[in-house]
Amino acid sequence: MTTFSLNLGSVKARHEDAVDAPALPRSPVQARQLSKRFGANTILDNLDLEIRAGEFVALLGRSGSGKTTLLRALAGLDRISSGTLEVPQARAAVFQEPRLMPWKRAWRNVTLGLKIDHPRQRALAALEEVGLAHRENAWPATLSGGEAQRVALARALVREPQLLLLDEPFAALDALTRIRMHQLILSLWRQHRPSVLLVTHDVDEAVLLADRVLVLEQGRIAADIAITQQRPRSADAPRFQQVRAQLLQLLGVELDTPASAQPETPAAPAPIITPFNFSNFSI
Ligand SMILES: Nc1ncnc2c1ncn2[C@@H]1O[C@H](COP(=O)(O)OP(=O)(O)OP(=O)(O)O)[C@@H](O)[C@H]1O
Repeated sequence: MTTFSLNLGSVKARHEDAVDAPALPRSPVQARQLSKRFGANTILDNLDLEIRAGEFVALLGRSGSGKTTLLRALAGLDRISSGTLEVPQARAAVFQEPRLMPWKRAWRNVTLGLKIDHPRQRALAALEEVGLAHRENAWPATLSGGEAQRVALARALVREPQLLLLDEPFAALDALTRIRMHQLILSLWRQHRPSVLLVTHDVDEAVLLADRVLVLEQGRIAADIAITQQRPRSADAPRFQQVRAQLLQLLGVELDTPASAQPETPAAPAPIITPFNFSNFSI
């Protein structure tokens, strides 16, 4: 049997016996029949999820559908009620708010809680990756929202995560900063290749960034859409808009058709969209 373990870009193979056929690497994130209940409320209901090594997955869902609950379970912040969950040890999370300690300078926030050699150099290297080496000694209160979020990203990077969990990390940023953060996150992902789970409300963000977009509904993954369009992606591309419209429909958002585009003759009945039909759908 051949087994692989991935450690940030370096794949180590261990051959236990001589077999010619290559084995597929085991997905680092595997949830089977995962349930999470809060009292009598079942939020995640026998959910199955797999995220492959180096895969960028976005998770959409209506408000209250359980996205953060799932992310917190993957982060090890909350216990699951039942089922099985496999996640890499090396994982890190970035949330909507940067959660920096105000009494620690930027670089100390980056290595907070880590017992490593040369913490300052390590922090500086991570800050450099997010373009903030010059702010290593800054107090959090003096950072802009985007800078604070980049420090939070550096704090995640310094942990060399195999799984990077992002819970709406761009939601509180202005539109321009958000675009820059999208570029930054893609470039860091390309360089380090962690598996990523990005929770977002923003359908465009999901389709722009991810390899696969999942929709969470009634405690389960109701749609799983592969996005094969090459990056950088354009939101103007017809295929992008097609997937965007489908995702919005799955999320219960009705798009108004412009009056000029309304057909004069009665339209054919709209196709019934069954979420599971989207499995392996790709643009
Ligand atoms: N610690 C908790 N105790 C009780 N109920 C909780 C707890 N955490 C979350 N919930 C409930 O679980 C449900 C899902 O919450 P969650 O935050 O995961 O949803 P979400 O999809 O991330 O929502 P949003 O998009 O609004 O952030 C909600 O009904 C919420 O009230």
